[in-house]
Amino acid sequence: MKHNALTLSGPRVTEGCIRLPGSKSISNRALLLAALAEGTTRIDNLLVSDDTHWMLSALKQLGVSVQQVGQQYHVQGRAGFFAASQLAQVSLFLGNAGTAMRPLCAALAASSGSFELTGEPRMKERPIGPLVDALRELGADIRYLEEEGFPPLEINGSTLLSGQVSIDGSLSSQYISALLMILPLLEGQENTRLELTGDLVSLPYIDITLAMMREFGAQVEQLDERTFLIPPGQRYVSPGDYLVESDASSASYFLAAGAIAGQIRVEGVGSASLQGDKAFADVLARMGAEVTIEPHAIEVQAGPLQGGDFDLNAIPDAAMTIATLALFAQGTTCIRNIGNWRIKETDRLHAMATELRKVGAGVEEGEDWICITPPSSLQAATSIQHATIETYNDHRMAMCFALLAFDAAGVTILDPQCCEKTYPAFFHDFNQLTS
Ligand SMILES: O=C(O)C1=C[C@@H](OP(=O)(O)O)[C@@H](O)[C@H](O)C1
Ligand SMILES: C=C(OP(=O)(O)O)C(=O)O
Repeated sequence: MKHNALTLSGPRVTEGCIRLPGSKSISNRALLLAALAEGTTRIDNLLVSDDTHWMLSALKQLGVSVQQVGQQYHVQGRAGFFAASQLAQVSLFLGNAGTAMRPLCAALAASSGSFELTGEPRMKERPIGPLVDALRELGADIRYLEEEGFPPLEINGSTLLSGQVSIDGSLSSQYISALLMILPLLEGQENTRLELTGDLVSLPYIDITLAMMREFGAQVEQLDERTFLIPPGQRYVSPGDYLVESDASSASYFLAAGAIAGQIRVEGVGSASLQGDKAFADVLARMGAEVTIEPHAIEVQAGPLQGGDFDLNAIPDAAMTIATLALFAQGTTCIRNIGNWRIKETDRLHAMATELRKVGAGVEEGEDWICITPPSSLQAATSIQHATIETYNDHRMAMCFALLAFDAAGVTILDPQCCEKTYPAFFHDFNQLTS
């Protein structure tokens, strides 16, 4: 456990404009699709962070040529799945990047060669069984090396054939995205018919996947929310230049800052964005902030904030920012339908409840919900207390607790560099925009 700490003094105000780094979700999808595609893709605004580092280094180990040319990353596509030497196993370390582990598991199951996929200790506690089960339905040879249902995995790549396949989407949408991305490249005579089972979660991320598959030239038909039809024998084709949108989850910290204490404009994400987390701005508006949404920018101005009751299943990452924003709203804020917070970087429901209590908030926590009441709404004239916040190696815990800099108490954040998972310059940018 690292013990560096960063103290943010308060109270602060914020004013300004920021163009955020690239979306993690789009960056890792763009890298993989570019690697599988015919032709060279020149990617602009690729996120440079731990999660994209693990995808990039894995692709390079798999023989993909990626060159940095100025601000762009040039990925030379393979026009199909990967082909590793049959002589030696390729061992890939993927940190704690769900968006590297799940898609690479699927792509390598259909490639040739033998692979081991592993990661940080927490990655070994994050389930992958539903994806492995679906890939096995298609004929994949995948073995659990430690605990059944979890990484590390041994994958012996083989030709997977198109056909009928179903997948449980009740724990993570990433399994579905991972599977979808390989289906157009399968060989076979019949269309693949993919059925989603279970109570689906994080649905907007599946829309990102579908949109990007189409941007790379694939044909995929969605018959209804749970059924997809994908013709086999397709190729991804590089779109040439690919611009990664700014990260809408990263935007949530700055938009929330504007809602509490000033005025903020974020550029590179807006109503035209592929990312479901743009809907965070709608939650701010419902809580009382003044929000203007343009196709490629969002502006927020502070207003008196009111708590509320929100189902945030569609935006699980940005939902964490609502939990700390609740400290600045009148009354109680409940966030519901977020059960899969428990299987992300840490058990986020438990971590959030524990740390919010340290500043004096009233917190109730259920299996898939959390309700937060700020100290002043619990008892008049009671204020937020300064606390030292444990971040549990979870970048979003570090970033969303930065909002306490808008209270006179300020905050001390342990291990702030865990934000490198998706936003290495976060505290630098936060300090630039606040005073
Ligand atoms: O597909 C993606 O890029 C992601 C999907 C979401 O995960 P779940 O589907 O597991 O909720 C999200 O939390 C994660 O940060 C990125
Ligand atoms: C859940 C997250 O990451 P991952 O892609 O590793 O699932 C996240 O970034 O909040």
